[in-house]
Amino acid sequence: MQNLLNSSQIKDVDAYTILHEPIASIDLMERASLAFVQFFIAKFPEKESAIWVFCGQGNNGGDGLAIARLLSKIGYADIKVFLASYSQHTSDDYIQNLARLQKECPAIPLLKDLKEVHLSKNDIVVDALLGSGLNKPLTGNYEELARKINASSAKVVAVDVPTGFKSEGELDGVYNGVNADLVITFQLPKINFFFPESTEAIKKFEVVPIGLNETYIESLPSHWKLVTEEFIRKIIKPRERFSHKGTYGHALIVAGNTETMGAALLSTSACLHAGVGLVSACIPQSGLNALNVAAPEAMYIRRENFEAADLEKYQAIAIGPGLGTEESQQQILEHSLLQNRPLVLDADALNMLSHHKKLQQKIPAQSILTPHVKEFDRLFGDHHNWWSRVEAARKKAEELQIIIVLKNQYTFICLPTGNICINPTGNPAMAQGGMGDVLTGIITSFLAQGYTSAQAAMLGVYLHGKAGDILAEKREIVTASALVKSLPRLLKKIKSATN
Ligand SMILES: NC(=O)C1=CN([C@@H]2O[C@H](COP(=O)(O)OP(=O)(O)OC[C@H]3O[C@@H](n4cnc5c(N)ncnc54)[C@H](OP(=O)(O)O)[C@@H]3O)[C@@H](O)[C@H]2O)[C@@H](O)CC1
Ligand SMILES: Nc1ncnc2c1ncn2[C@@H]1O[C@H](COP(=O)(O)OP(=O)(O)O)[C@@H](O)[C@H]1O
Repeated sequence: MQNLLNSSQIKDVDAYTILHEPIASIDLMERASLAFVQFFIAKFPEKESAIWVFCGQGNNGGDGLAIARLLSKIGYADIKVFLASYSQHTSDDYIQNLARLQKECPAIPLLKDLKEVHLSKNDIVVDALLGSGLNKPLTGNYEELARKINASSAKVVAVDVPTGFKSEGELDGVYNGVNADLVITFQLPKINFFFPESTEAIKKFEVVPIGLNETYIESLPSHWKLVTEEFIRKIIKPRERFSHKGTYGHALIVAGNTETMGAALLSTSACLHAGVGLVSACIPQSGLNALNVAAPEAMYIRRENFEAADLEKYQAIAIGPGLGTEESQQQILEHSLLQNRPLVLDADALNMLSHHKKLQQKIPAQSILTPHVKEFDRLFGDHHNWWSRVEAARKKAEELQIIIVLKNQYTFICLPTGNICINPTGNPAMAQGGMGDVLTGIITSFLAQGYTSAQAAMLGVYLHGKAGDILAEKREIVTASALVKSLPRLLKKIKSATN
């Protein structure tokens, strides 16, 4: 897991690194600019392209000036620098880099008048106007510049953060900053890169390390964490010699209805493919034939017999996918809530909890709730932006001592400790019905296998997205069924990398 920091903490890490490495601030800027350039040249190897570097007067602008110089030295032949000199303040490193650029690359034109800027289709804009130092909304000249850049069809590559984009905090109202095709960001992704409201500002981002002090980064207080593959690798347990199906737990999936039996089949199948020892599907009898065809490994409990079942023998119970919200399903939910053991609650289980809010207090501690945005707002109230929604999820997870898996392109896993773990895997090829049912099956599988609730949620969400990413390399659409089938191979790949 990696700590994610806000802008002022990043400044602090900057200062710490400068003091303790030690490294001069100008050399750290050089290192950052070099890291940017290395990624840039791999992406845009064409040295004849016209490159317009837009520089503000702070350190983001300083980076821009260093980048212009470094690109020029590598052989990029058509570089123009636009100096946005709109403020009284200039950073020391900006001044030094400006002098260096003028001395070492006198041929690069330094433009100050917007009338001299003519952006065309094949040009590349390097946006180094404002970075993480943004401290007020974009207005005046900066806003005009952003408008001009956005109106062009040039490719826009932002340095660290697109100009005008807030790195953390609520993203409300109309965005008037630069729309970047690519953001090459330093050391850590900024928290707001993971929020859906960043779509307009950021098409894609890439993180490049610049050697900031990792130990110090990890020591700073932050409830924002990024789930990493290294972390997943560490917690995933190998299948031991002499182990047997009993070693990997027995899961119960209570799901499916006449018109939504597929949800139960997908969850059950996903649970098996993620490695559970045994799985039983509690479905209506009308689904039995389909169950036997789709997942012959699974056992069956007739839905009407749920309350008579001995729930003690299951290491994990999931309730909800395609279940329905009638009186009988509500009884199932209420009966399960009385068990006082963690449950995985999805889809209709969540819908029932939104209709009967008093039941929310009865959710057993360490239960895992997996709402998508609409389910979340139905449960806990409307939210006008994702920042406030995630904050609400964080508070609810703490208050009820549960895990809330708030699903999206980047899923937020809110833990009872108050931490928010952001999952970086997943992609739009996965946006299709049934995908959430699969996630529920995977998480339930890991819970049955003896992982803690937090681990099961993180493993499930990470692997679900990772499987989708691998499949999306070769196909435009990833179906839920295809994702399920790919899970055993993914587990093998990740486990093999451990040993
Ligand atoms: N550790 C790292 O990651 C490293 C980071 N580095 C780089 O440093 C960048 C951060 O630099 P930075 O702190 O100098 O701020 P930056 O974004 O250039 O802004 C400058 C000034 O602009 C102003 N201003 C703000 N908002 C405004 C607005 N809306 N409209 C008009 N003006 C506005 C405000 O000044 P004020 O108005 O308060 O006087 C602000 O101070 C970071 O993104 C990265 O590129 C690397 O060099 C090294 C390692
Ligand atoms: N654009 C996307 N990028 C990444 N993951 C996505 C995207 N769209 C959907 N998903 C994933 O697919 C799942 C959808 O869940 P849900 O809406 O409950 O599906 P369903 O109820 O149809 O099974 C979630 O895990 C979500 O993270």
